[in-house]
Amino acid sequence: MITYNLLESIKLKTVYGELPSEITDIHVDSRKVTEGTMFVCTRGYTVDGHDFAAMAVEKGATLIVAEKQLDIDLSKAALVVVKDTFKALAQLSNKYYDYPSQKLTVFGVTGTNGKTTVSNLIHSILKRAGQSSALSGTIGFNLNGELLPSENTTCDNLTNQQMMQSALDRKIENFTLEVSSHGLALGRLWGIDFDVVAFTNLSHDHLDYHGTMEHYGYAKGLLFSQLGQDLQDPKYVILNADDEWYHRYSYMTPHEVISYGLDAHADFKAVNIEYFNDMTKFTLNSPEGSFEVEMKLLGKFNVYNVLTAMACLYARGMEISRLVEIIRDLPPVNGRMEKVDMKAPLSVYIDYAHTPDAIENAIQSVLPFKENKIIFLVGTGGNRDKTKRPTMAEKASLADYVILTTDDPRYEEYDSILNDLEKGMQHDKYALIGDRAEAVKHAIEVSEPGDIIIFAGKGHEDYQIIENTKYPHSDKEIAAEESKLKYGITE
Ligand SMILES: CC(=O)N[C@H]1[C@@H](OP(=O)(O)OP(=O)(O)OC[C@H]2O[C@@H](n3ccc(=O)[nH]c3=O)[C@H](O)[C@@H]2O)O[C@H](CO)[C@@H](O)[C@@H]1O[C@H](C)C(=O)N[C@@H](C)C(=O)N[C@H](CCC(=O)O)C(=O)O
Ligand SMILES: Nc1ncnc2c1ncn2[C@@H]1O[C@H](COP(=O)(O)OP(=O)(O)OP(=O)(O)O)[C@@H](O)[C@H]1O
Repeated sequence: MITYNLLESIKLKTVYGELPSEITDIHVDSRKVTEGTMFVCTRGYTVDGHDFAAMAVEKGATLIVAEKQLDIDLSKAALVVVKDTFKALAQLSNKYYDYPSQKLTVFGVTGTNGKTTVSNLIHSILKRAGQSSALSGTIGFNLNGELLPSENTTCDNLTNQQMMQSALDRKIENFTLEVSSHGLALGRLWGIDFDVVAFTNLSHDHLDYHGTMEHYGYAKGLLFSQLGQDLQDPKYVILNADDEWYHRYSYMTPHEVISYGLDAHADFKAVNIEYFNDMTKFTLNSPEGSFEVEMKLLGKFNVYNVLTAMACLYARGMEISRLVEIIRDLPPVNGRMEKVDMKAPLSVYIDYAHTPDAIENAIQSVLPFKENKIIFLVGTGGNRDKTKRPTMAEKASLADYVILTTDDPRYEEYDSILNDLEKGMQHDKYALIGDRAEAVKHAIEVSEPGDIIIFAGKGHEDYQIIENTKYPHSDKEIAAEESKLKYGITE
């Protein structure tokens, strides 16, 4: 691309050295830089991209964008100094890829819990309705079935633009993004022209980063306030009428709000809900009348998630009767209250609950069909929000027997994690086992026929991060092996 045209999008800038006439790509990671490209220096938490500018020049970058003057070889690369490289990156990457989000129908889903589930529901429904769809989130990128890994739930601005362009290259029409509060606070979504944005709920998480619930809530609100004022371009905001942030978020946007809920008055309202161990039924009162909905997803929280996805697709013109038909056959989302068959006389679920609210919801979702004990295994990550740990255990105490363990301990000692969790326990029927594999085995060992076991916290993940290394780990596989031994399963 012609460098002059690209840089036009930034007004205040100081140029050192001679600008190359063209650049062939944009990078933010010096390790990926190739000949004739632009390198934008962004500040991280652990490292600062500015420290890698010289390396980028060595690797062939001919244009460096930075927030300060740098000691680089100006005979090899020009330096452009701007006020804020995150904003510059948003401008440059959007312009470089020619604003791909404007050519796609873009859905964004934010909230403490339910982003992955709702995004996957939107994606799966679109696919079953015969449309092409891409998805970006915790589980990675899914470009109409082609899977690519991702580092974050919401990736950096450049990666987002690149993925949207890749979607367009594959003739994909729809793109759904899971939008994290970190992503919003760090401008990873700047320039993305969303068509429909949805909010699931707000509860305690990530306070290590946001400090207070107010700050956390306002970071999420950026998704709605940044939809813009252009009412010629209709956009829709899907909000949870039962959540206390509903009114504040409604107020942040001039665009039409479509509400959903179970308790408050809402456009999409579920009533007469019936819970079973392998399905859920409810009556949907909607703008197109009442419908009987059956789904394979379990629990009250998944009723919310399905309502959210329905409202998003209704906003883009899908008929509700068609949505009801498609939802009947959809499988549960990988690792989200996923019932797994251990061939043992147990009901075993794998879930991703790692916030107090999600833990409460996961346990409540099995209470309606409880016959014997509920065994709940829960862990939490090391070196992350520690304030939520006691409340996680407090909510886990709803189960008859609790096993407190770790998710990704990272650099934190088992005892440090377990001690924080233990403070919240409300009864004494629990075990503390730092090694997650041993904890999973213990859950099977203490089980009896008729018990329900929920393995929470790892969901779809097939690894554990210990220090900075990912080791293979599967709750499902360890539990299956242990069940064979305990219950004498031969096949
Ligand atoms: C704490 C945090 O947010 N860290 C994020 C941050 O990493 P970092 O601060 O270590 O710094 P860095 O980005 O590696 O380095 C800064 C710059 O130097 C560059 N660099 C670095 C090294 C090098 O050799 N050369 C080089 O050029 C990097 O490309 C980058 O541009 O920037 C990276 C690139 O964007 C992110 O992948 C990384 O997310 C880490 C993995 C992370 O765990 N983030 C969490 C807190 C997060 O963002 N979570 C949210 C929410 C998830 C949820 O809802 O549960 C998410 O959206 O994932
Ligand atoms: N709408 C909801 N309300 C409350 N809890 C929920 C909801 N949806 C899912 N959960 C719980 O949260 C867990 C994580 O769900 P999901 O992965 O969909 O959320 P998420 O917002 O994407 O989380 P993360 O960003 O951490 O991946 C589920 O396994 C379930 O226990």
